[in-house]
Amino acid sequence: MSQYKYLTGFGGHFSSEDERCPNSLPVAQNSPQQCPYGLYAEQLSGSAFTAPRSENVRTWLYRKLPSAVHKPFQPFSGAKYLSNNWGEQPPNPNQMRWKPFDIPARDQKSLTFVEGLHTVCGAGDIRARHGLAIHIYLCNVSMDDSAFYNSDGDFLIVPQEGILDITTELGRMTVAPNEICVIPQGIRFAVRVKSPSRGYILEVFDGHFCLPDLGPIGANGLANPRDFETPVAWFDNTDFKEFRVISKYQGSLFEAEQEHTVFDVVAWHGNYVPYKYDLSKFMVINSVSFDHCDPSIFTVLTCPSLRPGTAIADFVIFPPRWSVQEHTFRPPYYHRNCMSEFMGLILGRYEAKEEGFAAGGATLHSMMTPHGPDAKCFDGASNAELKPERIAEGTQAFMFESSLSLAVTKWGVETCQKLDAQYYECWQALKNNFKIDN
Ligand SMILES: O=C(O)Cc1cc(O)ccc1O
Ligand SMILES: [Fe+2]
Repeated sequence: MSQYKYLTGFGGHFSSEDERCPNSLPVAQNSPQQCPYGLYAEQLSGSAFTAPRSENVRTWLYRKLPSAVHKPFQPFSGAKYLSNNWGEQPPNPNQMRWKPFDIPARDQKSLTFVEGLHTVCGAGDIRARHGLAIHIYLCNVSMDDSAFYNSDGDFLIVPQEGILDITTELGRMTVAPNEICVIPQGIRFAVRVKSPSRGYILEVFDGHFCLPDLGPIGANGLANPRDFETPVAWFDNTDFKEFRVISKYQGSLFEAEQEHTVFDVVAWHGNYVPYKYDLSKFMVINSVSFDHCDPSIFTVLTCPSLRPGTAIADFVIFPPRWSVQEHTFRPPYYHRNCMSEFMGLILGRYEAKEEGFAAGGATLHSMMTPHGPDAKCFDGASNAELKPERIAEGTQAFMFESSLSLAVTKWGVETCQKLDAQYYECWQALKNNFKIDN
């Protein structure tokens, strides 16, 4: 896989030209009467035209043909387990844990990234542009001669197995396990894979992801803006007789034929862009005195709601770090939360669960569903010598935390056959240690 070039920064206004076409970007205006190289100008808006400047995002694309040149969309039935029907199953407040989701063998069932989208849970209403969905992707073949775009929201993609080679309208990027990428609403992309691949997707309908405010932390720390990478302009110069555009629109998939690739953008400028981020670059802040900090200290990206400080969804990681707190039970505390907590594991093991939560699997602790360390973890951490210790070495767990109450799909409960009915047992061995002198 070749090394692609990137522009660095978060939320900036970028300009990029494919190096084969110098001066392809119009100078000092967006819509010249004739664009350089005979290109068409097309604006891609990611916010209302009238959104405040701080939230206003759009990109100007200079391409061989406008996106409007395609045959009519028809229903596409390739992704059987993509869902936005939150009423498929009765509500279930239990702690849930899934064993690693199986990636089908290529000679048994070939699946592209789009065909391999399996929805686990979600909430809200796509048409009202409020809510989210959590999908698992399982794929083993590349999307050749086709591209996908999501009309419904942004995708935050978390690869767990296999490297994704993603071509977007704005250029190309590779995203490996322990890296993530965001493809905002409407941006067309195709995913190529060399090996069986699996990962998690957080889809948000409300708005775009942004960096969390840092408050008293100051001007630096957590995910630093300079570590985000956006592709440089690249166009595919192949002549296509048949190219397929797949659209997710109001939760359903559609396909349209056209005789040209969507990856024909020669130059672009703007602030509505896909980007990737290497999770090992996260600057970790934590307690250096006592007590366990809330996991919001590990927020990489957030999709805010209109309620201050309350996210549609936060993307939180649990990276390798030093643990130094004194006279403290160091693992996560027992808790009940008014938010929903969906967790996945990219690498290694998670500190609060010694067993059972495996890489490529997941857990869901729904609103007010009690959870915390398993019995083994409690005993170990209650009696451990509290010396400075590296924790989570070689590990990366993450959480999608949402203020919405999530419903699990039929695929998540039944079809995937990975729901672990024994999960509740991990707390059953916890003893009542209460002592009172009477
Ligand atoms: O439940 C979990 O494992 C996630 C989590 C971690 C933590 O350190 C504190 C609270 C929390 O919900
Ligand atoms: Fe939790």
